[in-house]
Amino acid sequence: MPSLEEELMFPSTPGKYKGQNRHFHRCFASTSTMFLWALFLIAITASYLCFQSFMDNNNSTSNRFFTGHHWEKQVINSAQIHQAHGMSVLVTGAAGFVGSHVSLALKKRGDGVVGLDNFNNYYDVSLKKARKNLLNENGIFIVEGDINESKLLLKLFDIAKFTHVMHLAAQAGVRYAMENPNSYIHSNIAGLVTLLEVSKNANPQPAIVWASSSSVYGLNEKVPFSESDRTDQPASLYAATKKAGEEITHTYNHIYGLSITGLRFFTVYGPWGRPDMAYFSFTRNILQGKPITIYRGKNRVDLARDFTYIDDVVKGCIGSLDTSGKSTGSGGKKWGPAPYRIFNLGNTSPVTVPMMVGMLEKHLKIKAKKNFVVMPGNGDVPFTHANISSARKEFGYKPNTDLQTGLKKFVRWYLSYYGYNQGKL
Ligand SMILES: O=C(O)[C@H]1O[C@H](OP(=O)(O)OP(=O)(O)OC[C@H]2O[C@@H](n3ccc(=O)[nH]c3=O)[C@H](O)[C@@H]2O)[C@H](O)[C@@H](O)[C@@H]1O
Repeated sequence: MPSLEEELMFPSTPGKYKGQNRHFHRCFASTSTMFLWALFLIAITASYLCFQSFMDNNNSTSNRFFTGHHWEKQVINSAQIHQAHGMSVLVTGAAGFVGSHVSLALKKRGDGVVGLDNFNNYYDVSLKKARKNLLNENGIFIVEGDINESKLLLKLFDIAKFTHVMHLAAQAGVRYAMENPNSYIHSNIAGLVTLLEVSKNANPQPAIVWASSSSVYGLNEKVPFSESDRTDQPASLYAATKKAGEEITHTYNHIYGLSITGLRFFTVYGPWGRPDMAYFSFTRNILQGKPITIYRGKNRVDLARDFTYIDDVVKGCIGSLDTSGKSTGSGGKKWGPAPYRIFNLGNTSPVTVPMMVGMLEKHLKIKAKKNFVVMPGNGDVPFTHANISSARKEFGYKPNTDLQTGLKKFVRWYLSYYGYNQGKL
């Protein structure tokens, strides 16, 4: 058996060091002293890091929720329903793009809304904070926390009897999944399960509406995409986690009677949008005079998306909440079948990426510097196109903003938020 020192000195290929054994013994005394010092330093650093993380966890826990009467009052007030037959909704991802818009729309019509968001730094946190401020000004309280924190979720369900959960917290972005795959598992799988576990135990159980994605259609070629089409060829880990979410929610519907509605969003865009998305980052680059990269498919075919304006998606989310039906379980048992639904929320008129850029150029009155490159193998799909007849039939979903109009509104917001010069930062 080699000693610990030997193992550490020759970790990978012992044979490589054969000739150096004598030298090693000569140096052993001084080396072993250095080694012991190194071990000592490592131990000290490790203890310090453990202590720090323990303190961080404790602090974040106490800061975020067990903060007493005032905190509970804020949650209760925010969850309060102010209209007849209204609902009380926990919106996860409330400081996100879709989450902030849906929260405001619900509050406006008198529903109770409590937001939850972990304010992660996937993109500019200051934009999330600005959305939070907007929600606060409108009487919506946002709790800072992660959907993986079951204690926090239990506490929230304990003090506010949510009738619905609008679950929009997720790790978004198709291509980022290659850089940080675990963040998708953390939020889109583990976080989802934590939320479902708490929801199924809540009394009463809430109905759940959550964000799936058009990306579940993966490499399908039949268009437009219908909910009954196959979804077993995801092109990215992101898509795979959304597909997994659809299966996971199905089991909670089947076993515990949770009412579930999955919404397949199609490239949602608009004011207060996500800076990681193409229309947003292109706008920034065009204003800064920087080049933009436009992906192209095989044989120089342009990529196309069924870009869907945020206000239309918000109407779809609210229509889904209104028609979600009740969960049928309690105490971990199901007392009857509960609704399980999946809807496309798209626009039904795909536009190519170069055409989208042309619209931005028009609204910004600046010509873009375009670099066309072959679409890298990074999870992208060549096109998306929604069939929305199910959502139309079920709750009258009817998108009415075309891309030209929607981008005009986005550009107006962008310039008012960042200013012409802010783009140069
Ligand atoms: O519909 C969906 O389900 C998904 O829509 C978007 O994903 P994506 O359609 O890829 O949106 P963008 O990242 O804004 O890309 C739009 C188009 O621009 C293209 N693109 C993107 C980035 C770039 O630098 N160049 C470029 O040509 C992409 O290939 C794509 O065709 C969102 O980012 C996902 O979170 C969402 O789930």
